Amino acid sequence: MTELKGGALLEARQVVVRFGGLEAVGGLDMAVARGAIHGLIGPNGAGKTTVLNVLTGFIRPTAGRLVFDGEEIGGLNVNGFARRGLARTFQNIRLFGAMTVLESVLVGAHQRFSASAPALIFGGRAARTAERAMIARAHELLDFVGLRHDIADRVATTLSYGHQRRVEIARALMSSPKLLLLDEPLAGMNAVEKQEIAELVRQVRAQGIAVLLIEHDMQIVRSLCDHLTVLEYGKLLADGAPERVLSDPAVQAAYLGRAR
Ligand SMILES: Nc1ncnc2c1ncn2[C@@H]1O[C@H](COP(=O)(O)OP(=O)(O)OP(=O)(O)O)[C@@H](O)[C@H]1O
Repeated sequence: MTELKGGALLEARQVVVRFGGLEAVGGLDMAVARGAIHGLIGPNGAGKTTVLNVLTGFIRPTAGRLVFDGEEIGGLNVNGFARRGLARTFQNIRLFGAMTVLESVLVGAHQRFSASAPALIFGGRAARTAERAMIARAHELLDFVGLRHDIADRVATTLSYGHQRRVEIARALMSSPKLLLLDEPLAGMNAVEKQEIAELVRQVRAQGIAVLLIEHDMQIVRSLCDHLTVLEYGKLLADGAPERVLSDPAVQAAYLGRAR
């Protein structure tokens, strides 16, 4: 593993994931630096989504350790990961059918800061003040991800695909994460939308939030990422600065004949 400039925010050590007889991740060491945009790349089936699932607590690894912000987090459940400051989006957008855009974003806050049950039941002034602050924050985030306020009351699943992605990113940001993990955020987008989302990711980094993203478009990866980790067959193939990694003959060979 190469030395990280900003110091490691998240470290995975010797992570193994087995699905029955298949070893999807085989002894992976990787680290995400504070404040960095980190690309996780590799051919189809290399284990990228599995790694992202491990790093967000959705899959418990068969073996290995996870250290986030100096703390061992491997034993926590998904909510524990969210409370520590890890938030994610999914390869296939997951917005709930009947929820409005605003409600969908607010879900992100509840994943991390659930108000105490008595406060919610008795609806105290503190709970109402907290709720108003959350709604104001959700509107701010809709603005931040480039969505107009007048769509806040629309049912989220009726929006265009690109806009639904932005809602998902706003929802993840609503939990005030230290690390945002995006599984193929540019999938299914045209060139203009890709550039817009790439710019949004840069703005997220500018807020001091590190980003780990899975992406297949090498032009975008090259221009967007500060650091790359390449997987092949669940193992680390290369790791380091994008220019160096992408010119590595082993990385080029891994992609040859397997382009999407
Ligand atoms: N829940 C599961 N049960 C069994 N096998 C799985 C499961 N999830 C993933 N796999 C297998 O693990 C391997 C890694 O899959 P993964 O989805 O992590 O790869 P990926 O690099 O994200 O691929 P892609 O680029 O196609 O999304 C594949 O062989 C896949 O079939």
